[in-house]
Amino acid sequence: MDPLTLWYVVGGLFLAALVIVGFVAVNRRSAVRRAEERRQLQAGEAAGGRAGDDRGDVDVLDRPSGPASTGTVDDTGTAPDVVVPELDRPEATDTRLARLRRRLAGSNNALGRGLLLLLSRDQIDEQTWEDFEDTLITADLGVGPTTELVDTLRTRFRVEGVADAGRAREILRSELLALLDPSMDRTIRADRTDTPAVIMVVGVNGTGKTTTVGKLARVLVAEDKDVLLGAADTFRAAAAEQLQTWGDRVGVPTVRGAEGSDPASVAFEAVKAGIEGEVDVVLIDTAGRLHTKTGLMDELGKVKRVIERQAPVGEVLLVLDATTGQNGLTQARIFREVVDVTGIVLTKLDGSAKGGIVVQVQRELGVPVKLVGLGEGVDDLAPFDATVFVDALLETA
Ligand SMILES: Nc1nc2c(ncn2[C@@H]2O[C@H](COP(=O)(O)OP(=O)(O)OP(=O)(O)O)[C@@H](O)[C@H]2O)c(=O)[nH]1
Repeated sequence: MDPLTLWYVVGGLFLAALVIVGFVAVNRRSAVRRAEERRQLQAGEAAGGRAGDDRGDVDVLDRPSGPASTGTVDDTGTAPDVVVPELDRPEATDTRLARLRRRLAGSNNALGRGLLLLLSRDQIDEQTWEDFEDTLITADLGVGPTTELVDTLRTRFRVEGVADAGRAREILRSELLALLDPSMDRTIRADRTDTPAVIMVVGVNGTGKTTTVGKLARVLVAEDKDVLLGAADTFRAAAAEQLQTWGDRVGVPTVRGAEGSDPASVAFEAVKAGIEGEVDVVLIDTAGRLHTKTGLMDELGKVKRVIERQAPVGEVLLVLDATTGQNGLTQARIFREVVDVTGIVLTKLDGSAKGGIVVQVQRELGVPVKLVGLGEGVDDLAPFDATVFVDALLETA
């Protein structure tokens, strides 16, 4: 090789070595920087989680407590394994509603069967009307609304000379809709004003309050709202834990108190944290209580009064288990007296043949059913829509 070529080769190799060394150095620096950023973020989260330490027995968790991370930067500059909590993405409103509509239609409930009975007969005789009445009562429509519906239908069928199933279906649809009163305002008051919107969730034991708060938080997060949870169920040991888990999954903080602590104080702290954090909505879960226990009902009134020292409670949602039928109605009357219920959440409608309770509750209390629980899945909560409900029943029929 002549000396000139040799110089070219050596020079080329030297340049290539320079490029490789530069590339490695830049990569190494950015790995260190990324690891440092992650370390600072984790330190911030840990500090946030301790923010409530000086608030007596109330713990304010500014950040969800996802899996702990142990990452530090090692001396090679390599980023350590960092476990970053992965947040759920709540189901979008339109797909959730379409899915739940199908579930409502698919549930083989007694009301649907009753309608089928009426629509499938060529000749509607006395026995048909009696069977129809029985199925409506079994579906918890209540004696009053059942008699009213049957009387109206009988008259209209006779006067209008209904001869085909299609027309019968139309009349049924309009009368069922009238029973459900589609004009009722069913919006959930979740819009922030000067203070966060405050929603309290109440009801007897095991109706699905905590689950509903968790599901509702997901609905609100899907609507881009900033949400904070208050675990004012200090009676059941696992309730606060359960609620916090719901919150953690969608990055929503939870304010909780020690077991057995004053629920009003936890609710107060939650709303205070919501005001300070300028969130949109504070959702307060309360302990299940029998409507017959006066002391516990008084306590619920106190929780609401204490919250209202800081912000109005715009919504009090009473959770009723659809499978408990008439008993739900008795509960509803008493809860309404104590806390001025603004909306009903009817849970477990998926496994229930008692959809008729919707009519009774609304009629007796003048309070709209606003939400329905249609399963144990995390996104199985839907706004109640009278038209969708009736169409789902008629689809089964
Ligand atoms: N199938 C079905 N199950 C539900 C629904 N909503 C709640 N549940 C179930 O009902 C059970 C009780 O729910 P919780 O949310 O713990 O009830 P709670 O009212 O908070 O209970 P307490 O705090 O003891 O009063 C749980 O197993 C829930 O999964 C629903 O819409 N459908």
